Amino acid sequence: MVRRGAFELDLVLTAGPGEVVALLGPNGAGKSTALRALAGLVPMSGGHIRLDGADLRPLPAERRGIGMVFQDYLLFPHLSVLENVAFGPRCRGAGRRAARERAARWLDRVGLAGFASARPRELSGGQAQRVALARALAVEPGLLLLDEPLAALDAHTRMEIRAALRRHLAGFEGAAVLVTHDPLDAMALADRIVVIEGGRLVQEGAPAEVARRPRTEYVARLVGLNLYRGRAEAGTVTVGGGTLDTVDSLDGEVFLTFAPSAVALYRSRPDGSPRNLWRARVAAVERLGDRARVRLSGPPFDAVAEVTPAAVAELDLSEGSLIWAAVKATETHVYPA
Ligand SMILES: Nc1ncnc2c1ncn2[C@@H]1O[C@H](COP(=O)(O)OP(=O)(O)OP(=O)(O)O)[C@@H](O)[C@H]1O
Repeated sequence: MVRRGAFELDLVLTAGPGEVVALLGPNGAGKSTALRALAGLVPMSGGHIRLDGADLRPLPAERRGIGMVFQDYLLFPHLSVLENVAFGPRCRGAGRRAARERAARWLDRVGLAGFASARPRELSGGQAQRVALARALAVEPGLLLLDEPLAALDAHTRMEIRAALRRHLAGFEGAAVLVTHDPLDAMALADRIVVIEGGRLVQEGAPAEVARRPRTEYVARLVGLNLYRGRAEAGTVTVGGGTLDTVDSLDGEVFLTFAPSAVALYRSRPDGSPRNLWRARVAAVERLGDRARVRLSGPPFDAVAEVTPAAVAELDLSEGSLIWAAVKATETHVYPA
């Protein structure tokens, strides 16, 4: 439990040896606060933190045996790359030579053996982040904390460092907690995803499970699905002011999802089809690469459709148009709420 002004974070988080847990959540959800509490950088108002059976809460940050990687690297500008990496082992009592040897090994592992005597300002963003990773791992921490480690990198470097990070995390025997905004980073790097909103855990599971079965609006948007909560009875789910037919036989409170690409749009009512069909108003049309996203507003419910730009032109879609939307029952997916 952590309090920061009016904000309260109340979270139970576990990570096993070798496990990578991603904390995912919207702005202000409390992700960084959770990481900082683990690191000992913000005080907790209750609860405990245990690492390998030891209680960390009374320990100051530098004695917790934790490695940290931040978005902005935070390398010491006046030290060489090698000295940056050797800093941790030195602080933990290693002799100068042993610390430098260990640092050199880590630099080699992250592919930067040739940069030992460079200063941080001479490095690219991707290289700086590799040094930051080497510095965090050189202390052989029981717990590795990564706060948006890829956020400051351009798209290409981001991909490259994501792959490198994935390799190093796979070989890391301690527990790792990664904070990210980016579902792709979470999916690519984590064994388990913990979603927090408003300081509370709202969903937890393997990446594929979270992507397939979102349980909040935020997660559904992140993974690009339309999500509804409603009551199912004999294959029909009542959501908002309408109903949707499904092929599932679940009864009771359920979540129902379908992909935006599963929504077909028509100018006039298509006849004779067994699909879910409703009248919708176009709230917005956005171009998204080679597709167009069409936001539909209810009643009976809101939805997002994804169609080709050609379809937008043919249907003459614009804000305020009234159209018909259809989704096949077989394109819906239902699971218990
Ligand atoms: N130093 C502080 N003093 C008071 N409140 C704070 C402080 N730092 C953060 N908060 C509040 O704590 C809440 C959680 O912030 P936190 O930075 O942990 O969220 P986050 O999920 O990491 O968000 P983001 O994705 O924007 O980084 C926010 O409401 C924020 O306003």
